[in-house]
Amino acid sequence: MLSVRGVCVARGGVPVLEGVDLDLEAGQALVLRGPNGIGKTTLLRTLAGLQPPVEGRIEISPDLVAYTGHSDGVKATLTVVENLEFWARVFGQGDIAPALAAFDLEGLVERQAQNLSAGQRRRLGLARLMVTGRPIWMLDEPTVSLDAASVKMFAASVQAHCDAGGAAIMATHIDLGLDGQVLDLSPYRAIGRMAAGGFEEAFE
Ligand SMILES: Nc1ncnc2c1ncn2[C@@H]1O[C@H](COP(=O)(O)OP(=O)(O)OP(=O)(O)O)[C@@H](O)[C@H]1O
Repeated sequence: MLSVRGVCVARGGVPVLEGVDLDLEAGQALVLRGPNGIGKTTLLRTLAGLQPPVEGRIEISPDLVAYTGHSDGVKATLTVVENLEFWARVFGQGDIAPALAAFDLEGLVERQAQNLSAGQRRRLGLARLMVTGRPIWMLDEPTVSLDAASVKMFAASVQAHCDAGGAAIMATHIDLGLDGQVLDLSPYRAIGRMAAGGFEEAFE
């Protein structure tokens, strides 16, 4: 579903990771790990097609990807049900009921998103993934603001998505208890490139 070879990614014109190789197969959940600032968000944004790589090859169809970052695509003045119906229409999907149930949003359907708590709002943002119908979920810190029960709900929905032939790649510092793999990005830190040539030469 996704093949990454020799990829270098940059933020603010500065290379942060280089030589990244990874593969994502159907049914797989891959967790990206590494210390704050290593480049997890930058790599996910690049894989999702939101910014270009500095070098390397990324093989993926952008049409397959549903990405959720720190901003989760929630429309503040729409209700919970209106938000999900909006995204279902955008992605040509029909039934939003499974997404409402998976994230325990059924009691909140008529509440405007701007009146949700932070955790409820995050659950709505994650429920949005389900109504995209897209097979590859790319998730940046998906569990921020979630309590323990909501983390379990999220992990269950990722597992169900992968069991149904989808795949997920996510940056998170917490253990979700998924049957997945963990990729530590520390070995890919772009120190060599910066020490060897400086930032400008890295882009020549
Ligand atoms: N707009 C920017 N201009 C310059 N540098 C930036 C910019 N945005 C982020 N950075 C830097 O790029 C590096 C990678 O940031 P990134 O957000 O990808 O890291 P991360 O691994 O996701 O971090 P965290 O675990 O804290 O979320 C960091 O050192 C960060 O300070």
